[in-house]
Amino acid sequence: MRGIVAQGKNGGTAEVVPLSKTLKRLAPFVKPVLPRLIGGFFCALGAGIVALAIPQVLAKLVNDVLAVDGASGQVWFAVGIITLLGFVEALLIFLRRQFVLNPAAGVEMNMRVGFFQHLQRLPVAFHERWGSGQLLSRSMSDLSLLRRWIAFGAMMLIVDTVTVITGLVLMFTHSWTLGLLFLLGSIPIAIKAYRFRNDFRAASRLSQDQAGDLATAVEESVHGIRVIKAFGRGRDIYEGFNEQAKSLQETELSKARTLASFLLTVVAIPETILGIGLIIGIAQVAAGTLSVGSLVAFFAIAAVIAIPVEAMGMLLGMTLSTKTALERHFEVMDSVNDITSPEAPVRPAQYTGAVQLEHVRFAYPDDAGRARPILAEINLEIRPGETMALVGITGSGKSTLLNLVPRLHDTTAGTVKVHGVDVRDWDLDELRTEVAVAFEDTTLFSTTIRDNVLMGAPGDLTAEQREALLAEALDVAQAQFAYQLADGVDTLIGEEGLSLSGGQRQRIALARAIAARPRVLVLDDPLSALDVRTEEAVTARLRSVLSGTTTLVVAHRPSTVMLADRVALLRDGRIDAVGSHANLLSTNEHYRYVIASLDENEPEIRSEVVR
Ligand SMILES: Nc1ncnc2c1ncn2[C@@H]1O[C@H](COP(=O)(O)OP(=O)(O)OP(=O)(O)O)[C@@H](O)[C@H]1O
Repeated sequence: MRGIVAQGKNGGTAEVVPLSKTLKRLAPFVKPVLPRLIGGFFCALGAGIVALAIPQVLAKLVNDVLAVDGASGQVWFAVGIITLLGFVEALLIFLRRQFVLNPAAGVEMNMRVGFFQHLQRLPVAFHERWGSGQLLSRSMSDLSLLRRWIAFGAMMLIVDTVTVITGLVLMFTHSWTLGLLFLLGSIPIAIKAYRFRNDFRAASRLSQDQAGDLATAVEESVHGIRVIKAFGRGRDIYEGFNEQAKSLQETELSKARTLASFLLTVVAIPETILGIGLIIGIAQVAAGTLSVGSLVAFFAIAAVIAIPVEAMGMLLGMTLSTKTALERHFEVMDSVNDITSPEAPVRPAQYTGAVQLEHVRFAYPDDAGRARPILAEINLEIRPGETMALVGITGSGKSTLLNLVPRLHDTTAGTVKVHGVDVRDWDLDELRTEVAVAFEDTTLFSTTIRDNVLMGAPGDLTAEQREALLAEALDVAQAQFAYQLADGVDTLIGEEGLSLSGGQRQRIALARAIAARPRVLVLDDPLSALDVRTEEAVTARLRSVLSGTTTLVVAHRPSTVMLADRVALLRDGRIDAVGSHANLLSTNEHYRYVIASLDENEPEIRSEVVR
């Protein structure tokens, strides 16, 4: 789903933002390194000016030295000056690099870290909408493009423009007719540049978005490699990817064609004018209205400014791509985090462990077409220290309800309270320390088992206490297998824990929730991948550990229901009934139906249930 949504973003933003406005947003990042960038700019400008000075010396050499008597001393003097100027130009280019490299890399790093921090802060709802590849490409390739532009593109664009204008002025000082000819030649180039800007901007946005979608496709296919292989969907996935890659290739080719057509103009027009200028210049020299030195200088200047003129297409293209990259960056940075701590967080008078849901209504943002919200009117109280199982048919909204407790989503209406305080009044970090979660779809990180388990452990523990907590959590979750791994609990588990079995991953995730020592534990069917025997062992240990913890557990198996003191039945967006398992079995037909359909693979438990 995420990939598909991301593809919808391919069209880019409808609004065309002026370059100046986009660049203005870069100012706070660039400001601290501005002095060095200015230093780099002056070095680049100096190099351009020195390059233009060489033709002036050449003119002097031809007119005053060679044309008179060719005194060898003066010739060597002029050659020495030209060599020196060449050396100074090279030195200035070297200094420019020294000045700008660090600041540009610093801006890139700061923006990347800020981007990452912002992603961490954004609510779950944001991440459900955005393709991971889109975020990956925005944080990696877009920002490295920005670095190259700051270090080279932006600077050279200004320097080259100044060089070209200065070159044109110098051309006028040597011959105003030839200068005028060049100026006239720049008119079609300017028109072409205007068209190029529009075409390239659109293509650039499209290609960067398509690259993001492609990254999402790679990420999804790598992530889902087991499913793809198991279902033999490799060919379909390959074909889909091939299509996407082809679309990107076409966009890149169209971008390259737009650039090539612009380059053709910026190279062909000056070259043609140079040819015409040569004929006019020779005629003027023959007529005695132009000196040979000026003609030589004119063409030497033309040769010098030909390089920046040719580079202009590439630099403009780079600038437009960077503008797109910045727009893409700020699209994410502008996404508002609507789940934040209040300015004056409320602390509960007593950490009772009570959890209440009062008149809770919830609908996902893209749920407009639904006849009724997923959660229409939820009223539920989980008493301090109680274990409550949440039961309902598939898709009835159990996981959705669970997510409201640690405020992964906010209710559309109504209130969720933890220890008697509305979750929206809590300091978010504190709330999430109070409420630990284990999901059915476990996410582990590519680090050691120890770090995964102790991720949410209280921060003020001594090393021994941490070890004891780790051992206890692994014991309760029946995850002692960790000690048998190559490096025990220090074994690095592969990306997303893929080197472990599903059941092993679930047990580590459960151990992580237990090690957080929460007062409220929210478990989304945390035992689904365990065999019945292991589940029994975990259940028995959980009973003792959970005795002081308020627990809300989604149950997909009758055996998980057995854990609970009371069971809440979710039906049609409401809590249909609350009671003990036995009570609901005897009084509620829908409950019997749900329990009977929960797990076809548990004949013993089911027979017990049906009895
Ligand atoms: N991020 C989301 N955006 C939009 N709709 C969603 C989202 N997540 C879930 N839904 C929809 O909300 C409904 C309830 O989903 P939920 O996962 O809460 O059900 P559940 O009772 O936990 O299901 P199951 O027992 O299969 O795990 C489903 O119709 C689902 O399609």
